[in-house]
Amino acid sequence: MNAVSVTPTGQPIRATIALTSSKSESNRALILDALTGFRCHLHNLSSARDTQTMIRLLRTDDATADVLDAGTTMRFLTAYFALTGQTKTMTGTPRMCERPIGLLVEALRALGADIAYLGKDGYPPLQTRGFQSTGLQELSIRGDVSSQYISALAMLAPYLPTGLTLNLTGTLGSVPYITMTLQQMAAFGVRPEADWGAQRIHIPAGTYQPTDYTIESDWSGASYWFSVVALADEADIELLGLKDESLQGDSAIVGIMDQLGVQATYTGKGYRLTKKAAAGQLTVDFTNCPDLAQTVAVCAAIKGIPATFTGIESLKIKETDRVLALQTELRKFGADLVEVEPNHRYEVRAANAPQPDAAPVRIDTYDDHRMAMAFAPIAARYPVIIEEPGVVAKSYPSFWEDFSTVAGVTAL
Ligand SMILES: O=C(O)C1=C[C@@H](OP(=O)(O)O)[C@@H](O)[C@H](O)C1
Ligand SMILES: C=C(OP(=O)(O)O)C(=O)O
Repeated sequence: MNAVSVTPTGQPIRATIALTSSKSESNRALILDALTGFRCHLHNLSSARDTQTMIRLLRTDDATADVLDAGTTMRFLTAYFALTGQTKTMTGTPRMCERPIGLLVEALRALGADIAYLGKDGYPPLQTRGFQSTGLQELSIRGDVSSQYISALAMLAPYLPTGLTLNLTGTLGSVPYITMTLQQMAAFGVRPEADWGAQRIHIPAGTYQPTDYTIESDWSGASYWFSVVALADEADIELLGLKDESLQGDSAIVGIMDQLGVQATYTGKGYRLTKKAAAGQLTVDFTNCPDLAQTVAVCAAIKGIPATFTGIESLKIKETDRVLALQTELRKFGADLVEVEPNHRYEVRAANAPQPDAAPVRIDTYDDHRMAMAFAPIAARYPVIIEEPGVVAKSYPSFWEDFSTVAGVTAL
């Protein structure tokens, strides 16, 4: 499928969506399970390609692990293979080979891992070639590039001879993903101690216990449904499988979308989304929920609500340069994401209303699932065409099937 046309149905939107589960929680649970010798019972693992890839790569003896475009799979498996002394070539898509991994490799080498870069230093592809502990007990690592390096080290740390103390430097980003890691480790029987004021995490030596563990629905995937409700004239959507107390930082979408006109009510089975009055403007710091930025940027621009964003620096090293991709695609609507303070503060400028006889805007997706899913909710108001819609498989393979319950979805 090269593109899909998504169009409003002209009817009030009513839907019940069974979301897939979180690929972040799934990929952590899979590493923890692997460290028990695959003795856990994991329930509701994500259908996301990133998770299915992790499952496959943990189970195969192949010498090469191709993670495709999955960041957590690359970072978590590199630490896993390196510190369990396995020889593996780690590679991925051309974009994955542009996403930095040097800070993690440096830390793993300091602990005793033998790792060779096979291309450019600091980036995949690389090869893990064995492990001999250096006995290092404490390590400093920057916390302002990707939290995935810290999660990867933390999950493996109990298996080091004396555990590990991590000193995190710089302004921390994506912290809820680190606390998710620590909470899941605790659920599997190893209790890390975090002192967030001192930016220090101590992980004792220990072993994970065979555990029965159920993964929650995905809040990042939920965000697109909030945007549908914010943009629709009339909508009532129930999202199944979300918890009121989540491990996922992207549950912050509830508070953000409250200002964009979405009332979210916990039902015991998930969340019911209905419409309420929106605020006149919006200010959001995405440092702890970077994956929500595209959803919120598109929604605010199309609703014509001026917004100020901070904390989106890490978007430049994700599936694509998401800042640039957003700017390019928002401009097609007369909207923009303007950098008003270099690399720090951005303003979302509102879209123009489309001319009645204008052809639908074509959205390029840049091999980025979140570009496709962030722009699709515009179809609650007017038609758009999404190029390469298959990109959604990375985190939410049934997205278009689910979306066809709220909009017309036609393959072009
Ligand atoms: O640990 C995780 O599961 C993730 C951490 C975040 O990445 P960064 O820590 O690189 O911001 C997030 O963007 C990504 O989708 C998933
Ligand atoms: C950034 C993302 O994933 P990853 O870094 O795991 O590839 C994402 O899912 O938006």
